[in-house]
Amino acid sequence: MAAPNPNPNFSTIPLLDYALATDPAHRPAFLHHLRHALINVGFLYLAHAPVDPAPLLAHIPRFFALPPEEKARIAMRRSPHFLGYTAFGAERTRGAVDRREQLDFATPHASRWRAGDPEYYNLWGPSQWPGEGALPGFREVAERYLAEVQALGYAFARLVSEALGLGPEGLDKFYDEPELMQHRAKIVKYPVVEENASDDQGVGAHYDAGFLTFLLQASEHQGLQVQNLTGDWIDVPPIPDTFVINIGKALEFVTQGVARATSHRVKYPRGTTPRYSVPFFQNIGLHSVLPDMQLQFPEEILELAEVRGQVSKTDSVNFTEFDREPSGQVNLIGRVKSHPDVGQIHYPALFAKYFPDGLPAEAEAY
Ligand SMILES: O=C(O)CCC(=O)C(=O)O
Ligand SMILES: [Fe+2]
Repeated sequence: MAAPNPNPNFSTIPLLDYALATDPAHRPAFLHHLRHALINVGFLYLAHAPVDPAPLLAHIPRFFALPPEEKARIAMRRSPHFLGYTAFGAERTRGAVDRREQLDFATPHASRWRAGDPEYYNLWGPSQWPGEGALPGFREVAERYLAEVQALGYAFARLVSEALGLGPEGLDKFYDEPELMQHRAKIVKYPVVEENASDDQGVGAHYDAGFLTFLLQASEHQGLQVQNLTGDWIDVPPIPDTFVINIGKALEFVTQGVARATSHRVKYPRGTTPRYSVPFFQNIGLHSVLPDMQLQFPEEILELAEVRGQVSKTDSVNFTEFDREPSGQVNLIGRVKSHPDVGQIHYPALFAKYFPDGLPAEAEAY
């Protein structure tokens, strides 16, 4: 592993080896590199994670090749939980249509909401799956993948906590009991566009909402980019057998910016084959009200954040409500903004608040 760059701005993304974290002789060096990645970059590659993505990788093209009517049967519009299939062009980020097709799924749960509960309890509920006859084994493979990344997520959060000088359990208070947690993942297809297409937004510049995102770049395409400390866009090319891990807005908020949420986007793939990816979004407890849960850091960590300094303005503006709303509500607002057609059906009051002029013909979110 290369030594951390003494200059905190970055032009490449650090690569960490998970095998070192579990080896007592190398663990301090691993934590040292992790600290640098968390404070100065907000993104990292992780090699040798204990997750086998191969079965899921094999199913991804098969899912997207299903007949449109099979995918429409499990449309996200049918789900108050924002789980299910989103057709090409139906999602929005920062006022522009995202040119991708996707299936959102989550930790298996029954619907949680009961009369009188906060509306965001409704984020919990069953995922929608294609018929077993249409795509044998897919549900099992996707759920196993989710469970494996979920376990990695909890283990990795403890390393993050230790790297930030909080001890391994410093972030535990943000998670409810495992059976009261919901994490989300999706499989995404960015189809091929014509060489001369005018618009190249796969997904517009944004932050992720939760604590940590574990992204599997599931094809060989370059497309993901992150914004560095001076606001320049840096490529994050796929590296085989790695995850890309990034910090979400909730973790940035509770660390008062010591750990960075990094603005990122996906440029549309050129070429002859689609780009595939699988982001997994690790959430925190739905009730967490973050201003009441700020973390206190040792002096040496605060000094590192000071050396890094303030990050220049980025192109991303989403998830600004953590200063006043419980985490579940922040997530719900984000979902309504990026899937207004689903919000209009299931959350008419929130939809009216964020889309006072009705459903945007071509984008109005973020
Ligand atoms: O597809 C990717 O590589 C990243 C997608 C992403 O950033 C997201 O869905 O939040
Ligand atoms: Fe993202």
